[in-house]
Amino acid sequence: MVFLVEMDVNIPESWSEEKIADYVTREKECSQGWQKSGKWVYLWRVAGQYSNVSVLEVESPDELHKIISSLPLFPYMTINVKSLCKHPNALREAMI
Ligand SMILES: O=C(O)CC1=CCC(=O)O1
Repeated sequence: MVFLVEMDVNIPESWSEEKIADYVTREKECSQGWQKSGKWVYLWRVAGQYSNVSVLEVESPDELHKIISSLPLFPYMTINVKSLCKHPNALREAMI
């Protein structure tokens, strides 16, 4: 199953620079682990926003939730998920 996931990051204004740096470091370790597993296929920054757009290929919605909710910043993001399927007019196979 392929999912498009949009994440808008909302860091609380009360956080210190050290706390932000700690979360950002752990977020990187976590998402790169999932990327290395092959389940997190694409991770793009949305230009001009503290947001990302990702494509994940997973076995189930439960697995998608497990991955997304493992992110340290999970409680501080607004997350939108869309389930994707093949478009009948697509010229190219999905590259995943
Ligand atoms: O977009 C961000 O900075 C938040 C995030 C989600 C996964 C990741 O590596 O960073």
